[in-house]
Amino acid sequence: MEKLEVINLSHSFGFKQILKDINFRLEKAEVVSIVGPSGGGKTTLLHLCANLLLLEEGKIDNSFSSSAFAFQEARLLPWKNVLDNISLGLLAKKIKKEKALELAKEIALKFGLEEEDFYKFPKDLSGGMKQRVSFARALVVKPSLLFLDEPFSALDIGLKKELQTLLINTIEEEQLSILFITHDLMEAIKLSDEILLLKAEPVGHFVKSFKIKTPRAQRDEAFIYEQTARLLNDKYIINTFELELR
Ligand SMILES: Nc1ncnc2c1ncn2[C@@H]1O[C@H](COP(=O)(O)OP(=O)(O)OP(=O)(O)O)[C@@H](O)[C@H]1O
Repeated sequence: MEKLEVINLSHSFGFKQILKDINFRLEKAEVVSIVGPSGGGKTTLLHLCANLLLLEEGKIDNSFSSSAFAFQEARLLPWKNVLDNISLGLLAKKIKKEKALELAKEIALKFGLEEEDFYKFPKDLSGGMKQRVSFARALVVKPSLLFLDEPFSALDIGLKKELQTLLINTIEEEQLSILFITHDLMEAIKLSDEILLLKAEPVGHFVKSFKIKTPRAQRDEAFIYEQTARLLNDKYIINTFELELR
């Protein structure tokens, strides 16, 4: 069974310790969200898990066969058009150009891009279109593990909802697993099997885990509001986000 297991992870930048004694596990077809206030070390932890940052202390056991990323900003290659940006990962996997373009077109349409957008360059795309391309590029390679760093935070509510629904369908249809960083509790409740609360002070550490057993397909607006209200009353959430001060 594919899994990502983090054991006793700690990390410092210079003399400043950012993360301390982090432990968690992400299994196949599961979504684990890491939620916490800005500056708590969420991105650092994601980068360590994704091997984008050198692990200093602890252990990361990642047996997923493949992975992909989507970030807050789309990070497209400015000199490549939409289809070429989407097919990058396929070409890296030695898939023939013709086949790669065919798969790129198929997923671009699924992610709400139109044929007239296919040959546009990133500078001619709106922020929302760029994020559609970013998701298409990440998922076209059918990764078994997806790393998401606040990919919805700059999007309007309509597009956010649309991309989240596409993602939820992919989790169920393709057994996709996701490690998801967000500071948005509603988003975490909508997508996750488990929410890990990361507190920044004095050093980034997990203070609580919330499991959500209700199937994603049954999480309607009422469920999400109700759960958000429940979490906002949780003393660990209040303390971690310093809500009593606002
Ligand atoms: N390369 C780096 N060198 C030194 N310090 C860093 C580096 N990257 C991050 N930090 C520091 O580590 C801390 C945690 O940053 P990180 O980006 O992981 O937090 P975060 O929870 O993801 O915040 P946000 O939600 O604002 O993105 C911050 O104090 C940040 O300044």
